Amino acid sequence: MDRLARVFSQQDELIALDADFKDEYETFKSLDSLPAEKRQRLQQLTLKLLEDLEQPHDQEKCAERSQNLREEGNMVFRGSVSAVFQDWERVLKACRLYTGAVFEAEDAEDELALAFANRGMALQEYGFYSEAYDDCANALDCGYPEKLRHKVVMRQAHCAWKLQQIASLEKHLGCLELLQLNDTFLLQLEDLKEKLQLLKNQAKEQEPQDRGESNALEEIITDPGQRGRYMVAKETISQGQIIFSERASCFVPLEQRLICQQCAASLMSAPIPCSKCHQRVVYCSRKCREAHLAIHMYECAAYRRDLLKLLGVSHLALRLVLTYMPQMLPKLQDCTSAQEVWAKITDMAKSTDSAETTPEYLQSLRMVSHLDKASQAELVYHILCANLLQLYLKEHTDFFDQFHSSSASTQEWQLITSALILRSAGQLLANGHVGDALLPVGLEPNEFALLLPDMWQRPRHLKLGQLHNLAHSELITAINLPHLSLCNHACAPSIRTKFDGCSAVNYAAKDISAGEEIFNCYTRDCRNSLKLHRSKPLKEVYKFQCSCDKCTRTNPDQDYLTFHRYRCEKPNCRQIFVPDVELQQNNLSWWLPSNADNSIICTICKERQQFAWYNGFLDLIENCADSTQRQTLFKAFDDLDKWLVDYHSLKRNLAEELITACFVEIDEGTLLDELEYENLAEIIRKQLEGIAAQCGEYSMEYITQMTHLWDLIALEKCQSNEKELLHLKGKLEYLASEHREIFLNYYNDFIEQQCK
Ligand SMILES: C[S@@+](CC[C@H](N)C(=O)[O-])C[C@H]1O[C@@H](n2cnc3c(N)ncnc32)[C@H](O)[C@@H]1O
Repeated sequence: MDRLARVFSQQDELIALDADFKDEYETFKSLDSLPAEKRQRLQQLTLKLLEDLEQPHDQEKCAERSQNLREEGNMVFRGSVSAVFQDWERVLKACRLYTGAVFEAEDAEDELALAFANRGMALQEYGFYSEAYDDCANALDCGYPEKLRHKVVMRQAHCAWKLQQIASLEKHLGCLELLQLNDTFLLQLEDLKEKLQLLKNQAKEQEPQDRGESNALEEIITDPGQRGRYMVAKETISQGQIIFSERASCFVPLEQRLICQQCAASLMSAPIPCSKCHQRVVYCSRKCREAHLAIHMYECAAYRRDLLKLLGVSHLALRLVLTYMPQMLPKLQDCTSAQEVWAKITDMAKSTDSAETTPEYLQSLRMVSHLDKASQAELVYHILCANLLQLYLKEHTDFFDQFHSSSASTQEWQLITSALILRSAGQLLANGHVGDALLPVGLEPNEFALLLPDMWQRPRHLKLGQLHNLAHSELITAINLPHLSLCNHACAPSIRTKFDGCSAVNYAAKDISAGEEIFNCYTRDCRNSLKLHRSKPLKEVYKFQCSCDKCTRTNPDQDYLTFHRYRCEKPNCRQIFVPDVELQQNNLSWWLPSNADNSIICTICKERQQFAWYNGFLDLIENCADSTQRQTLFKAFDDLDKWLVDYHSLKRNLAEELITACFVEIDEGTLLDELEYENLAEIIRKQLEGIAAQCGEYSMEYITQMTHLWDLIALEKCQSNEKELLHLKGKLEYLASEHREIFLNYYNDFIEQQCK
C-alpha cells in the first residue's frame, strides 16, 4: 500500500485539476493535454510501479513444496500416521494436504497433475464425487503420465456413475475400452458397464419445472428532484415475502478471501486455483473456471502482482468494464472518435425503458454518481486508480485487441476505458453493496471450510455439536446489484437482503402497502445507530440529508434508545432512565473498547452510574471453566435485569460473551450439569428475543446465535418442543443455499428425531 501511496502522491503533483469536474471523459481528456513531459512522467511512474510489483517465482521450489505436501498426504491417506485419526477424518485430512499440494505447485505442471490426481482419489473416497470428477479432468489436462491415465479415467467413470451422469459415464467407458487393461481393471470396467445399463433403464426425462408467470411486485418511479429514481410496491406485499431477486454478474471477493470468483461459493472442498497468479484466485469447479475465463484473462497478471487488493472500489469498477464492454461494443463499433463513443455511451445511459427488459450493463450505466461532489483528493485518487488500471490493461493484457475492427483508434479506446473505469468507480461508491456469508469461526485465509477434519462426519454433514462453529458471519463480496440500487434509503428499511453467492434475494422486512416506497438502508438502521452517526456517511458518501419518518420525528433516536435503558443504581432513585443523547452520544456503548469513558448519568437524579457489577461479570466469564463460577455467572446474568432494562444492548453483548465462553468449554470437553445446560439454553433464548427485537428474526445475527441452541438441542442437553423446533427450522429460508443444505442435514441428522 505504501508503494502505491508514494507513487500516487508523486503523480498527484503532476496533474492539476483546475476546472470543475465535468465528466469522466473530459477529466481524462484534460490529462491527455498535459505538457508532454508531465504526461510521460505520469505514465513512467505507473509503468515502474507495475514492474516493481512483479514477484519472483521459483518453479522448482514450488514443485518441491508441492511434492512434500503430496507425500505427506499420501502417508495420511494410506494410514501410516493414521492411528490418531478416525477413518473419515484421515481421508479429509489427506484432501486438505493434497489441496495444499495443488496450491503450492502453481505452474509446476507435473507436480500439479499428481496433486490433482491424488486429491481426486481422496475426494472420491470421502464422497465428494463432483469435485473428484473435476480433479481427474484437471490431472489429465496437466499432463498426468500416459501409462497411468487409465486409473484416472476409471475414477472419472466411477464418479460419473455416482453422479448419475449417463453421457459422461458412457464417454469414459468408451475411452477405457480402447485401452489395454489388466484383469482387475477389466472387471471394474464390466461392473461399470452394467451400472450404466441400469442407469439408462432408470432414466426418466426430468419434467420441466413450471415456475408460473412471475408478476413483478415492484416498479420504479422517477422523481425529478434529489431522490431521483425509487422503488414502490405495485401491490400489497406481506412481511417475509420475496419482493425481487437479482443475480450479479460483477462482484469481487473482499479482503482476499478465497471464494469462487465466478459464483461466490464460500464453502469449498476442492478449490481449483489459477496456477498462474500465485494462489490468489480460486474456483469451486471447472465449470466456474471456464465461465470466468473471459474476465480472468485480463485480471490474471494483476493478481500475479497483487495489484487489485490495493485498489478498493476500482477493482469492482474494472470488473464492470471488463464484463460490459463486449456487450456495449457492437453499439459503439462505428463511432470514429473517443468523443463520439463517449457521447453514444451517455445517450444510452439517458434513454429510458422498462426495468425488466433493460440489460444489466445499461442498468449499471444509469446508476447515479456523485464524483462531481467529491473532494479534490478523493477525485484524484480515483482518477489515478483508473489510469493505473487502463495502463495495466494496455501493457499486460490483450484487452485492447477487441477494438481492432472498430473505427476509433486504440489510443482513443484507452481514453474511453479510463473514463469508464472512473465512471463505474464513482457510481459504485454510491451504489455498490457488500455481501455476507457464514464461515467457520476463526477460518484461516488459506483454509477451506469443507476440509476441516474436526467439523465434518461426511460430505456436508457436520459432526454432532459443531453447528455453532460454522456460524461466523463475514463480509465476503463487493457486489454490483443495479436493480437493488434503485431503492432509496430510509433508516427503517422495508427490505432484508439475503446474499446467496452472487445472488441477492430481497424479502419484505414488514408489510408494505400498494404504492408505498420500498426502502433499503445504506447504514446501520435506526434500531442499531444514532441519527447523528448515520447522517455523516449519508452526507459524505451518498450526498443527501435523510428526511425519513424516523429522522424527522420529535425523538429521532427513540428506537435506538429502547436498547439503552437503565435502572438507576442509586438506592433512593432506582428509576428507569434513558441517557441524554446530546451529552452522551459518544459513550452510549461505554463497554466497547473504543469508548473509554463510561460516565452514564441518570437523567432523573443526576448520579453517575458506577457499573461495579460489570467487571465482576467479565471476571466470571473469564473463569467459566470452573463449575461454581459458571453457576454464579448464570445467576449474575439474571441479575443484569436489576440495572439493564428489557433488551438492553449490553445484555445482548454480555450474553454473547457468556455463550461463546461456555461453548469453548463444551468444545474442549467440559461437561456441564443438567441445570447448567438448561440455564445456558434459557440465556440463548433470551438472547434470541433481544436480537429479534433489535435486528429482526431474519437477520444474520439471529441465525448465527440460533446455532448454539440447535447444538444444545441436538446434543439433547436441553428440552425443546415441536413448536420451537419448527420455528427454528423456518429460519433456514434466510440462509444461502450452500449453507441451507448443511443446516438442513444437521436438522435431519440430529434434531428432527426429537420432534417425534
Ligand atoms: C443507490 S442510489 C438510489 C437510487 C437513486 N435514487 C437513483 O436515481 O438512481 C443512492 C442515491 O440516491 C439518492 N437517495 C437515496 N435515498 C435518498 C433519500 N432518502 N433522500 C434523498 N436522496 C436519496 C442519493 O443521491 C443517493 O446517493
